[in-house]
Formats: sequence, C-alpha cells, structure tokens
Amino acid sequence: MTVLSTLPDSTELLKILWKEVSEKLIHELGETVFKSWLQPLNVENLEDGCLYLTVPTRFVKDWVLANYGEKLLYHWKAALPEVKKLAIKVQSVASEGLKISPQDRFSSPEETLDEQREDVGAALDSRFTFENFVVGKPNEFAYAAALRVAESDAPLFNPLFLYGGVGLGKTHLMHAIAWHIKKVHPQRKVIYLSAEKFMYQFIRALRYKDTVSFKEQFRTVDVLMIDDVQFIGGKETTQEEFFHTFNALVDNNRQVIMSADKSPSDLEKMEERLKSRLAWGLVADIHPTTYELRLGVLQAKAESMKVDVPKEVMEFLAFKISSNIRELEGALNRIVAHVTLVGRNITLDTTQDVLRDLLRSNDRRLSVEDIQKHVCEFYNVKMSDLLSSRRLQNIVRPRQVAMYLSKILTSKSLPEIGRKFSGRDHTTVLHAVKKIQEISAKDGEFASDIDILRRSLEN
Ligand SMILES: Nc1ncnc2c1ncn2[C@@H]1O[C@H](COP(=O)(O)OP(=O)(O)OP(=O)(O)O)[C@@H](O)[C@H]1O
Repeated sequence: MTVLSTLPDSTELLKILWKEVSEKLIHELGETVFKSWLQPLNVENLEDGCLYLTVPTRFVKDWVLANYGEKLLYHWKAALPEVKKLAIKVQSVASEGLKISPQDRFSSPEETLDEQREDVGAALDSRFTFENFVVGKPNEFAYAAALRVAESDAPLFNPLFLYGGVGLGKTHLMHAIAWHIKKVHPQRKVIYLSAEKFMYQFIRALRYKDTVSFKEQFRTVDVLMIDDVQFIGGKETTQEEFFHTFNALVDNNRQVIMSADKSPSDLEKMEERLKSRLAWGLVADIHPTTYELRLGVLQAKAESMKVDVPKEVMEFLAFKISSNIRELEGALNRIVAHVTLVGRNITLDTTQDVLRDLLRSNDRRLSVEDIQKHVCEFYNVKMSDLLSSRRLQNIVRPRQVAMYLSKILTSKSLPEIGRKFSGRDHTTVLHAVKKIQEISAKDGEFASDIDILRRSLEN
C-alpha cells in the first residue's frame, strides 16, 4: 500500500514533490537542460509504486528515458520512498479526453525504470560503474582506493573517505563500489544513501519512536556508504547517532565508506571526535580535472551515446569547460540534443552557438599568462621551456603560437608581449605573428589547431 493512497489529495502532494525534485535536477543538470527536457514532464499519479508521467512528444520521452531516467527515479525515490519505478508516456491529444487507466496507457515494459536498491538505501545509478569511470591523474588515487575496497573481502581501510569538489565523481565511485560488491557478493548487504537521507530517516525514527529498528537496519549491514557527509555539519543529534552507527560497524569489521566536499579535518561544525574517526582509515581526494581527463571523459561519453563528435569539438569543449565533469557532460548532452533536433552535423560553430551561456560563465579575462598556459597544455610543453631561449622546433613553434594568440586576443602591445616571454624584443613577437599567419595559410591541420586554441580562449 502506498502512503499516497491514504492522503486526501495525492495529486497536490505529487505536484509539491515534483517541485522539490525539479530543484534537485536543476542543481545537477543546469537550468537549460532542465527547461528543455524535464520541465515538459507532467506528473500524473502513483499506483503500486509506479509513478506515471506524461510528455508531449515521443522524442522527448526517448531522450528523457535515455539520458535522465535514472536521475529522475533517483530523486523521486529520495523525495518519496514509495516510488519504485517510473513510467513515461506520450500524451496524445486523443487520450486526454478518454478515461484510460494508467496501466493501459503505460503498458510497455521498456518504458519503465525499475529501482535497484536496498530497503533503506537509495537507488544506484546503473551508469556509475568502474568501467564507466575515466581514470586520470586527478582521480587515480581515489579510483585505486575505491577499487581495492570493492575487491577486498574484509575491510582494508576503514573508513574509506573520498572527498573533492562538486561534480568530480565521488558519487560515481561510491556507486561503482556498491555495484561491484553486489555483483561479486550478492548476499552482502550494501546500503548507499546520502547523509541527508540518513538524517531524515533518523528523525522519522525518533518521531515514530522507532529508533530500535532504525539502529537495527543500519548496524546490520556489511557495507554502509554515506554520501555528502558535510550535510550533517551543525546537526548535533544526527552526528551523535552517526558516530555510534559508525563505531558499531567498524567494531564489527563492517566496511564504511563516506564522501564529502572537504577533508575530515576541514569539515565545518562537526564534532572533533567524529572528525578524527572519519580520518582513521584512508582519506582519498579527487583533484580538479585536467584537460586530458576532460577529453577522456568526453570521448567515453560520446562513444557510449554512439554519436560522432568531431575531434576539434571535443578538444574545444575540454579546453573551455573546466569547472567540473557534470557540466562537461551537460554540455555534450546539449549539443547532441540540439543537432539531433535540427538534424545538422556537430561543428565548432554550432557548439559555440548552443553553449553560448555556459561558455561565458567558464570565461575569464584573458591574460598572456592564460594563453601561455593553454598553449603549453595543448602542445604538451613545459612552461619553463616555452619561456626559455631554447630553439628546438617543438618548443619554438608553440612559443610563436602563444605570441600570435597573445597579439590577436589581448590588447597588449608587441613590446608588452615580448616582456611576458622572458623579455624578448618586440621584433621577435612580430616575426612570430607573421610566421604563424604564413604557416596557417599553407597547412590546414595547423590552421585548425590554431582555430581550436583561439576559440577556446576567446570571450
Ligand atoms: N572520471 C569520471 N569518468 C566518467 N564520468 C565521470 C567521472 N567523474 C565524474 N563523472 C560524471 O560526472 C557526473 C558528476 O559526478 P558525481 O555525481 O559522482 O560527482 P560528485 O563529486 O558526487 O558531485 P557532488 O559533490 O555534486 O555530489 C556524473 O554523471 C558522473 O558519472
């Protein structure tokens, strides 16, 4: 029996919850993606654990299911645990006037998404596996630690504490551990949930005087994973309960895995004894992304979406969208959606057009130093070499490119630019500008590299 069936006006409640879920989705996917794809959804009703939604067109339905289905289910479950699966149907004009039961309208099994979770935990995103995680310098340590914990039979590092900035893959790694353990040891009880949900369940248990079964649920698991632990900062009673749950599990040799946006010692409004406990096992951080990692993620994602994205577009995106991986994925989704809708190929021009707002927010005022850094990353040369007097061809050319771009993209004069390149004379800069123009006119591939660099730096 669902809770909703006992409420006087469940449609009203679903509407309120949809607002709550929408806010989470906007936060995660950005306003533009939300408006384009998810806002058109209509919440119809909830029956036997299935939440029925309608959309205006088949295209939107397919797109939402393929790209946001799991996220949608995940947040609906967090807002209302009674939701077990979703069903999406195209709202045809004819069906509006007819009295058709939801089951009739949503009969196709491939249109539903089933939950995959333990009783008290949250749903796991099926895309968040180790196989789908792209490893690079910034996350290799956290990845290796997560894999070791997932593969070991007894707790190795307890707890494993993963931390890093927004959208860098903490949740992805936690889900990957859970999937792996569930696959290899299906009998093990693995619970994944956010700290917010832990608190919510704890408060509910207090309210219904049911703390015994709350403790029982959490203290009998083999692996407990709590995401976004920073959330319980300042929530003293929850911290207290969390501390005891944590100790009980560790004392019983059960694995605890946690994530947060900061290291244990930097967590705010957290009891000292809890902070020190959190740092007991292995603390692994995920660093901000590098260009190579961003490019790797884009390639993997495009491949999984089975879309052909030109190399220069990927390189451009990897250069421009440096905030986090969530935004990078969102950008690629937007471009793919756009070109699918208008039926055109993906080009640098369409990319710039479609992502105008996003690109602007990733822009900064451009300095010669920014250009030098970008050029070094692009050609894989060291900054010290770029600024040196070495005359090796593989250093001279990037240096000239950096000078050329500094001239066309900043308002600096030739002597000013020369000074930024270890005090070179303005004639050297002028020579570089002419040289790059000359080579670009003859060599198409070189010209295209310059174009990518220029676009990725431009405001
Ligand atoms: N290394 C990676 N390879 C592939 N995808 C990644 C990688 N890192 C992050 N992602 C993707 O980026 C998105 C955001 O990642 P995730 O939700 O794990 O971030 P988070 O660090 O938990 O962020 P938050 O602090 O906001 O909770 C997800 O879709 C995830 O699959």
